[in-house]
Amino acid sequence: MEENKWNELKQLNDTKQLNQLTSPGIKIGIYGSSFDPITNVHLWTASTVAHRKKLDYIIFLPSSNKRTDKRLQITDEHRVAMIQKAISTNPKFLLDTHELNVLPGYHYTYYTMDYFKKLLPKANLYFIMGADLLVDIAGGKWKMSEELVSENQFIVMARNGIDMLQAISRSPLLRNYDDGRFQLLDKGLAMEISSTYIREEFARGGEPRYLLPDACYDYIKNHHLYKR
Ligand SMILES: Nc1ncnc2c1ncn2[C@@H]1O[C@H](COP(=O)(O)OP(=O)(O)OP(=O)(O)O)[C@@H](O)[C@H]1O
Ligand SMILES: O=C(O)c1ccc[n+]([C@@H]2O[C@H](COP(=O)([O-])O)[C@@H](O)[C@H]2O)c1
Repeated sequence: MEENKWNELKQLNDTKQLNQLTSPGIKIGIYGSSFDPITNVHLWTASTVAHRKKLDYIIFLPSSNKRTDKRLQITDEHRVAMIQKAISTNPKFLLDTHELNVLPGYHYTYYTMDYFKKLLPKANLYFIMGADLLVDIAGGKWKMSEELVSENQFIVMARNGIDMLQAISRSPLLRNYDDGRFQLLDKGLAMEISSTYIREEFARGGEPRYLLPDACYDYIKNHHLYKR
C-alpha cells in the first residue's frame, strides 16, 4: 500500500515536472537532504542558490530511509508532506521522491544523478550541497566518489570553519577535476538552523516555531512528531 501511494505521487510529480523541465539548457539544482524536518535554512539556501546561480528550478530530494549513516526520526510520508507544504508557494521549487522508491543500495547520490541525467537529458544539472559534504567526498566517504565527481557538476555552499578552496586543493580527487564543475557560493550570512536542533526542541518541549514554516510547525504539533 505504501509503495502504491508513492508511485501515484511520483506519477503526478513527473507529469507536471517533466513538461516544465525539458527545454534545452535549462538549469536545475538538486537539493538532497533527509529533510527531517525541512527548515527555513533549507528554503533560504535553496532560494539564494537559485537566484545567484540563475537556476530555473530546484528539486528538493528527500533522502532514503535506507541510508545507514543517518537514522530518520519520522516516516517518509511525514517528511514529504512537510516538504510539499514548505515549497508550495514557490514555482521554482519542485519535489522528487525518487530516492524513496529505489531498491536498497541504489539510494546513493551517484545513482540518483544518473537517474536525473537520463530523465532530463537536455538539462544542466547541479548537485547542491554544503561545504561539509565536499569535505566528506574528498575524504572518500561517499559511494562511487570518483565517478560522482568526474561525471557531475556541483554548487557548494560555504559553511562556518571550512575553507572550500583548500578542501579542493588538498584533495587529490577534487583538485584534479577543478575545471569549473565546483561552483562555490558564500551566502553572506552564516544562518545555522539544523533539523537536529528543531527535533531536539520539539522533544524537550522547546519552542522552535520560527525556525521552520508555520505549516510545518503546525503539522508536527498536530501529528505529535519528534516526541521523546
Ligand atoms: N546553514 C547551512 N548553510 C549551508 N548549507 C547547509 C546549511 N545547513 C545545511 N546545509 C546543507 O544542506 C544539505 C542538507 O543538510 P541537512 O538537512 O543534513 O542539514 P541539517 O539541517 O543539519 O540536518 P540534521 O540536523 O538532521 O543533520 C547538506 O548539503 C548541508 O551541507
Ligand atoms: O552517495 C553517498 O554516498 C552520500 C553520502 C552522504 C550523503 N549523501 C547525500 O547528500 C545529501 C545530504 O546529506 P545529509 O547527510 O546532509 O542529509 C543527501 O542527498 C544524501 O543522500 C550521499
